[in-house]
Amino acid sequence: MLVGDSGVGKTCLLVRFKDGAFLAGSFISTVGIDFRVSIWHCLMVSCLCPFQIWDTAGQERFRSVTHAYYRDAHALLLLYDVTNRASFDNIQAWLTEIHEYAQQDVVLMLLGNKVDSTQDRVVKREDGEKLAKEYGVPFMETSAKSGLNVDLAFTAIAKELKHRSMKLPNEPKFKLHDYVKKEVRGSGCCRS
Ligand SMILES: Nc1nc2c(ncn2[C@@H]2O[C@H](COP(=O)(O)OP(=O)(O)OP(=O)(O)O)[C@@H](O)[C@H]2O)c(=O)[nH]1
Repeated sequence: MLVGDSGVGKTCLLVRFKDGAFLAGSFISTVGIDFRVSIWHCLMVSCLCPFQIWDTAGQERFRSVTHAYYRDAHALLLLYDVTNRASFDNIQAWLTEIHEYAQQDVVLMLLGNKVDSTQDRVVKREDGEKLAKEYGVPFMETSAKSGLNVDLAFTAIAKELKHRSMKLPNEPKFKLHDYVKKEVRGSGCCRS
């Protein structure tokens, strides 16, 4: 499930991942909850694993709708917008909600989106890293516009969920915190 303030780029991140495209132009806010990707068969984790990816509305007025879905989520991608300080400052409030409504062992990842907007950036990478460290969550910076680290973020989550579900005693433990270090840093150029 994708969560975070309205306008941080949740829908665009999902569309970039699913269709390899960027939704440029006017911003249409998600209403309530959206099944934009119903089933994703992830081949990148060496098996056909079906995943449902849910897009949620960031607007406050839909919060009670999204709360109802938290407890069924196995993983949450929590986004802020690096060009919007308030969206970063609200991360603590989002984490409080997550602790209140989500499963205790939910897989959580913090993403700082829109890193392509270098001129407008107001949240430094170090600020994101510091906050993520404080809460013990893996962290990456992404761009739905350029595609930077988008596949990596979803694959990391898929690998973690697959590892948890298989519970193979002899398989080396998948380390999500280490995997996200594959992240490409910088604004990145557009994916073909
Ligand atoms: N430059 C840039 N703009 C982005 C990026 N991701 C999203 N946007 C823009 O940000 C605006 C909001 O994007 P959405 O994906 O609709 O935001 P959302 O988080 O789904 O918003 P809600 O549905 O209201 O919760 C749109 O105008 C997008 O074009 C990005 O990575 N870079």
